[in-house]
Amino acid sequence: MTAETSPLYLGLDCSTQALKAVLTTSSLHVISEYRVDFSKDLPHYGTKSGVLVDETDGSIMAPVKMYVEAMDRVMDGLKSQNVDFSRIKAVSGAAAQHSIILLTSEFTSSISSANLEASQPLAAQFNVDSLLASPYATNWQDSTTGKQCREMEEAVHAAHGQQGDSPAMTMAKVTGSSAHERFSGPQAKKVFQNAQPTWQRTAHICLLSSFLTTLLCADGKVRGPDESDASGMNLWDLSESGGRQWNEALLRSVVGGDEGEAKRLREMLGPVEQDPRVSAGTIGDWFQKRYGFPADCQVAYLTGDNPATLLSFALESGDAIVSLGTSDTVLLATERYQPHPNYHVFPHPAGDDIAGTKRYMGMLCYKNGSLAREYIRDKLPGGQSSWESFNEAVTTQSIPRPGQQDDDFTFGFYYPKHEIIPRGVQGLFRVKQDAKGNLTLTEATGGKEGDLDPAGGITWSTADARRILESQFLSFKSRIQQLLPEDARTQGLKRIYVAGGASANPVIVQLLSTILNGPVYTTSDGTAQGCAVGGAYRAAWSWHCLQAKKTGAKELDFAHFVNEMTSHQRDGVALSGGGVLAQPDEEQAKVYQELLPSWQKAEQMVIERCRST
Ligand SMILES: Nc1ncnc2c1ncn2[C@@H]1O[C@H](COP(=O)(O)OP(=O)(O)O)[C@@H](O)[C@H]1O
Ligand SMILES: O=C(CO)[C@@H](O)[C@H](O)COP(=O)(O)O
Repeated sequence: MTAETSPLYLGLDCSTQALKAVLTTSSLHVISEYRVDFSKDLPHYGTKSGVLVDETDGSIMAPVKMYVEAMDRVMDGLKSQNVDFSRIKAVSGAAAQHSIILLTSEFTSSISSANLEASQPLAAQFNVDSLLASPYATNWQDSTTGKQCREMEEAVHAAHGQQGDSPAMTMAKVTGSSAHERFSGPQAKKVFQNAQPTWQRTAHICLLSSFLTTLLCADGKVRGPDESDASGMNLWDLSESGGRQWNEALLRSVVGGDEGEAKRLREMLGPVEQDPRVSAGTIGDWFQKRYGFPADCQVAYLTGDNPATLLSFALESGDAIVSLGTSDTVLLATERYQPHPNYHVFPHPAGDDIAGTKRYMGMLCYKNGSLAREYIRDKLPGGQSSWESFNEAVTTQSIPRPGQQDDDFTFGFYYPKHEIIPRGVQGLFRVKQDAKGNLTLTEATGGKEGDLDPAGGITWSTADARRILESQFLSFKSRIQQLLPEDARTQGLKRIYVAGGASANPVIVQLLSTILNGPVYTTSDGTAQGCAVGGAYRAAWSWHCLQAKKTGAKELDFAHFVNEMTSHQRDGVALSGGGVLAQPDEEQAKVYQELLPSWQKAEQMVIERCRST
């Protein structure tokens, strides 16, 4: 096969702020990238950082049609780069987790080859009023479903609780996570309780990932979710006794105990695809005619953006991924299903290994990631709201030392948004440590987002740049241990892989390396687009599995497939051998290790302060 005719694979990533696409060759080398920023490139939807906020109750959402138009723009963008669509053999990708999209029964007939006109963009044919029961997708940053979370935890605890377990622990044992406001089950329950007309018009409930899978197939059939992403719903039972299916007690809880409505909900959710090798179908006629995709181009089920990021790195025991996107997440691969309310466990997006060993992904997720860093960047005195001035502020500030008496020896805690870890904290806080190690909470603002920066309240200092990074990364350090396999706990992290927008910042990456005390790597392609790359790998793997089935050849496990494709064709550089971006500063790493216990105490003071207000 010549380079001009060899297959290409397309990976999409529809995350909070942008739809991104990467195109890889069959040696999984990225040859094209394209990005549509929701707020900048599609300003007519009125979003800020990709979302809308309802001022009446603080709900956070995103217009569904914006995602559809972004799909048009991304495809047009690839076309403008002269991409040869006829070589694309498979497409897959990822989307921000937990979002739900409510489709009416008209969706299937309209989004089909019979009714889509190839001369028109998708968005021009996407009638929001008739196709959607709600024009908005829920967004993971929403935190208005605390009541629904408590009710669902009580319901699952009543059905499955074991002595000594809290309702949150029971929910974690059953679904892999305690109830979270952003998860799809509590969000669906809120619709059922507060918006009955919307609920009654709903015929299908999609995740953003399964909505995009459905759109790419555009054949009049709604696809159910991929299992890894379905596990971010608080509805899918992962426990050994539950047998990986929708949990009846939780379905009923969503619909107020009504058995008939629970049955309808099961149908609305559709079947979960548990085999990540399986193709959802071929790409829709509309895509074939408009862009020239081949008729046999496969659509592999899209998954969540975090699971897809995991796919872009070949992790070994003791390795972790830190994704610095809109959210900050820490991801690990594990063979243990050991759920706990402090973190999330999802099925591994590449499924069980070829010998049938179960595999999972462990995750910590922080809401105050990049947007909180931007918030501080824009507050720095004398700063120019640029990452260059933020970096300068970080590098000119010396690191705090235990026992230091300096006025500047202060920890900062920055939660412009209602945080997930620690749960529910919001506001900005400073905690000072004196030479004897005594801690005092010196400044606190918060409660509501508008209260964060009251006139005459917080005095901003250039030290805040370094403090926010220290605080975010000390939080990872303090919580990562519980996710690590036992053998890796004593040795610490072997490798840290980074992805997401902020991973392009060398100063941020250097401090991450020092605080976590491990070398930081990037993907072998050096792209920050971890999940789009993971999506392209998944597409290529799914294509390989389909060909193996057809020819009777041996099907390779995901990791073997990726290593085989990359190492054969790229001078022995295996996936896990992506470039080293930073090595820890050993002296400073020791200081941060010593500081950790005081930082943990300071964080506890902030948690208590938030609970008491
Ligand atoms: N040089 C940089 N330094 C720090 N942060 C950056 C830099 N470049 C981009 N970012 C951050 O990356 C974020 C977007 O990350 P991205 O992974 O694209 O988001 P998502 O996938 O969630 O839509 C922006 O909010 C921005 O703050
Ligand atoms: O809620 C979560 C994970 O549980 C978030 O991580 C979303 O999946 C959005 O991710 P990014 O846009 O930050 O990649």
